[in-house]
Amino acid sequence: MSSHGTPIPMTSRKSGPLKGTAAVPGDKSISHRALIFGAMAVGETRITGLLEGEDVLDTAKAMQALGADVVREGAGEWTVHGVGVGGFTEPEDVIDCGNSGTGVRLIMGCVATYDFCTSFTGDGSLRKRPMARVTDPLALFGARAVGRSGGRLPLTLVGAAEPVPVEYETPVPSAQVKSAVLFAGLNAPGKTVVIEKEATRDHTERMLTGFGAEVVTETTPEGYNKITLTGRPELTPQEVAVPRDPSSAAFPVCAALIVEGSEIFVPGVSQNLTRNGLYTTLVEMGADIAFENPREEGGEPVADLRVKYSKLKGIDVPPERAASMIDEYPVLSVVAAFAEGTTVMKGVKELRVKESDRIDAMARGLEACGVEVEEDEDTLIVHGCGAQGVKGGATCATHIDHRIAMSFLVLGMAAQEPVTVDDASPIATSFPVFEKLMTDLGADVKRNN
Ligand SMILES: O=C(O)C1=C[C@@H](OP(=O)(O)O)[C@@H](O)[C@H](O)C1
Ligand SMILES: C=C(OP(=O)(O)O)C(=O)O
Repeated sequence: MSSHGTPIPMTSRKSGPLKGTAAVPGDKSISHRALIFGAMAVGETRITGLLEGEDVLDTAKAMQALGADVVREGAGEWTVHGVGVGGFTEPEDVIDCGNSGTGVRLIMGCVATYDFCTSFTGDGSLRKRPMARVTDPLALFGARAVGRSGGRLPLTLVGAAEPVPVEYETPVPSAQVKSAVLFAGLNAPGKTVVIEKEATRDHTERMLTGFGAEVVTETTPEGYNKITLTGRPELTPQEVAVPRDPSSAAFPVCAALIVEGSEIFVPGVSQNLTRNGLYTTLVEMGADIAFENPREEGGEPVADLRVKYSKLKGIDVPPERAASMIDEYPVLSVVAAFAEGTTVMKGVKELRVKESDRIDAMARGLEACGVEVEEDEDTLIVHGCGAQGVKGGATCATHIDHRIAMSFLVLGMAAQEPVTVDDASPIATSFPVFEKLMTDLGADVKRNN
């Protein structure tokens, strides 16, 4: 559980060229799912490269609380002795998912079709986030949720005693919602169907297939994704090699693009089309990124990136790309501040319900650093400072949000004056080695004393 009790202020300063290799940790989305599917398989799943960030560690504890045996064997190496689909047992205590929307929403899906009761809570950020988007479809299976107003945590889910399969069209583009429905469908008889208008990350579908479930993805005549899962499969344990996280890689990549003279190597970055929108966008802005040695790792298409400092121009980011780069908009808005011209990010209202309201958090921090921004409910526009450079020289509020913290620290590495974030402790949720990795590349970033 991440307490975020004592804030850790951190400051970054204009840095010399970033050089070397940025081997970022394992993918957060895949790490959560590896533990969960391992817990639902019969026998021993072995995981390597697991992200040992707080979000994922909270999911590991939750799987243990539901009856699986989850053991850390070494750095990033874990084994899970699963209980099989239908084998979870009622947890004795409240499940605390810390800062993790993915953790809580996926696990709600896991327990929704069990004849027992599970209570959930989280940190000050997670307790503000909407859960009805998950509890509404879970009610169709027969589960009942009682939470705070607006369906917020703490929340208790009474699982369905006799679950029925469900057909559900997701009202928001969300892999968490899609996954929660599919996870619930695992312990329901018959076929559960999820329809999504916009494709979201597909790790659940890929991994479920890998664990032996029958999952079929089709395109409807309207161009939507229709995913059909056959319930009550026996999942077979797997060896899961977690690939590196493209959302974490975004931070050293973007830092190298804006810190003059930089050239870095970032191995094994996902090229999964449902995850790589940032990289497409950066190339359109003029980024010098070479995609080398394309291959498969852990069932995902990956490539090694060679990234050089680049003069960038602002662009319009197509709204239909949003789902494939949803967690990368904060750091993209930093890169946009250094570009020549305006970057328009439309179709991004989901950013308002992440760990913080990320449109608001970025807009306020960028303004404090001397960058002109515009926003509306669904849009963020950044007017790049170009050749004039970004002033910096501000303390930015991170609102218990790791991506906001890392984004402003990246900004400070190339700004004229140092940038402080009021609390860098949330970085440990997804990228616990951020400070060391960036320092090793040559960035000037450290905790304040
Ligand atoms: O399914 C997942 O692993 C995730 C889905 C996304 O959230 P939404 O489903 O809310 O878009 C993303 O922002 C999050 O970091 C991870
Ligand atoms: C939105 C994020 O995560 P989650 O929803 O799991 O808290 C994120 O990591 O940027």
